[in-house]
Amino acid sequence: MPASGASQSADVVVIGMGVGGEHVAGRLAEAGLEVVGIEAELVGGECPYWACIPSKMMIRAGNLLAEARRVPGMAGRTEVAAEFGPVAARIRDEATDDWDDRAAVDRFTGKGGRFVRGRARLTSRNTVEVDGGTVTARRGVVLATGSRPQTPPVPGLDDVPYWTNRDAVAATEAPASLLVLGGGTVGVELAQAFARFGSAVTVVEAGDRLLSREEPEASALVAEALAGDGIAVRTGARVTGVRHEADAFRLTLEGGGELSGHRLLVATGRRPVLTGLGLENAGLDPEARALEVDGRMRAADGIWAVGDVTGRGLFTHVAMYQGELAARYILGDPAPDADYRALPRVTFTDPEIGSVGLTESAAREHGLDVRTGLARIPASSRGWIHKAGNEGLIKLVVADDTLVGATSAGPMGGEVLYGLSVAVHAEVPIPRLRHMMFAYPTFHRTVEDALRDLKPRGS
Ligand SMILES: Cc1cc2nc3c(=O)[nH]c(=O)nc-3n(C[C@H](O)[C@H](O)[C@H](O)COP(=O)(O)OP(=O)(O)OC[C@H]3O[C@@H](n4cnc5c(N)ncnc54)[C@H](O)[C@@H]3O)c2cc1C
Ligand SMILES: NC(=O)c1ccc[n+]([C@@H]2O[C@H](COP(=O)([O-])OP(=O)(O)OC[C@H]3O[C@@H](n4cnc5c(N)ncnc54)[C@H](O)[C@@H]3O)[C@@H](O)[C@H]2O)c1
Repeated sequence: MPASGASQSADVVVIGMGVGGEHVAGRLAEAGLEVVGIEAELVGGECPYWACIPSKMMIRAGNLLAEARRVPGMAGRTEVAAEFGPVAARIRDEATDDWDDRAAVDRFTGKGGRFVRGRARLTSRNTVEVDGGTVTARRGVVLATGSRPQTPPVPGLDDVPYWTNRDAVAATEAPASLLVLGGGTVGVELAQAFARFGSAVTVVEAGDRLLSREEPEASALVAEALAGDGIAVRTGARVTGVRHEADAFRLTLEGGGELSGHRLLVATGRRPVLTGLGLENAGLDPEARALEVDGRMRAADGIWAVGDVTGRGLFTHVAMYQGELAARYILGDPAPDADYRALPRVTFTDPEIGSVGLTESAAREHGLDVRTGLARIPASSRGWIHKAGNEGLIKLVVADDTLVGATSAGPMGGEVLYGLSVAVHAEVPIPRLRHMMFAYPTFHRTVEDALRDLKPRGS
């Protein structure tokens, strides 16, 4: 690595080495290009250190406790004594290496990449300033700066030591009580995980339901599941003020009433990171909500963007998919344009909420002539056998006799989603799906019941 202040050049400069940037940079370096990868914090970004992986470790542990609590009445007796220590240790030692990215940096440099730690900024379309030096990009620059938590303008919030996802996954113990502001993906996943370790959790959601981007039937299922874990859910709740006193957070609600908790997790959405990047020096709009890209991930001539910064989905699999496409275009290896029709999403609550493509209401907003079919997991043979913890459903959204969207909620709902994702992606006609065999007795066999429930055309 050149010394601070030095000038250097490379084929490609990647700004932001989260999952998206790391993927492009690694692929290009492996292909023999000279690549400079620049990261202000940790190579790997949010997902391995503060998001997907540690949160899923907490969820896995919480689900083990929930399964153990389901033993009575099904298989004998259990005594469950939840301990958060092993989860915190696993996150520190196995997931994050105590928030040390040496292995990730070595992985990149091992592929031939040059790594610079620092906060980069474009000074023109092909020059990047970092750590007092300049890097000139011969082929192009990839922007992969991710997203950061978006906090709502609630009076007092800026003055209190609230948690974001970063503090939540780095916790060494489950708080006695936890207020969660926001009932989206982050809110419901972490609320359930902490509740299973004994925290008294309240979720405060401004909208009229949890997981508002999912089907209403899925929102209802999650609300019931959280209630089953003893979580208080307040939907349609507006917080008008926050205070922190005597080691407790207090939220004032519109219309009266107050909620208090030892910790406050703010999970009210994320925003692409565009400020301070010098976008104006490259002819791009620094005030935009997200970086607009074409199907080949180009934001401008010689500038590509991938991951959360593009505002498309905010998922690791989207960042990697876009990263792969950007790498192929940069390498001159033709690939189809990005296709988001079959974008899959999984909220890792218990039951898991998997979904792909359009929801019923989104399909109607697109002007499609929509038919739906719905079947419940407990009514299926496998659901009935499974018994405790069998809540779930399959919902199909069909237009023009093709599946355009689906929800698979239930035990392993995210895994069951796979077949439905293939059907949306490959535009499998409904008569062909109906002619398929579904193994007995599986959870995915409920897809057949949902196909049977599809309303006839024009009804
Ligand atoms: C709690 C939580 C759980 C999640 N769970 C899942 C999940 O289960 N599955 C899933 O698919 N997604 C999940 N996500 C979303 C996932 O984490 C993101 O979609 C993913 O991390 C996006 O990757 P990225 O590379 O675009 O951005 P990031 O991971 O945010 O990486 C961007 C990087 O750019 C760096 N950077 C920014 N500006 C500069 C600069 N000027 N110079 C140098 N470096 C810079 C940052 O330091 C950062 O490391 C979760 C998110 C959260 C918050
Ligand atoms: N399993 C996964 O794949 C996974 C897990 C976590 C996060 N993510 C990604 O991270 C993104 C961000 O997650 P998130 O949960 O922070 O955002 P989100 O957009 O999913 O949900 C935010 C919620 O906060 C609510 N809200 C906003 N302002 C509020 C206020 N003042 N008071 C009360 N509620 C308020 C919104 O109505 C919304 O329901 C997700 O969109 C997702 O793409 C993915």
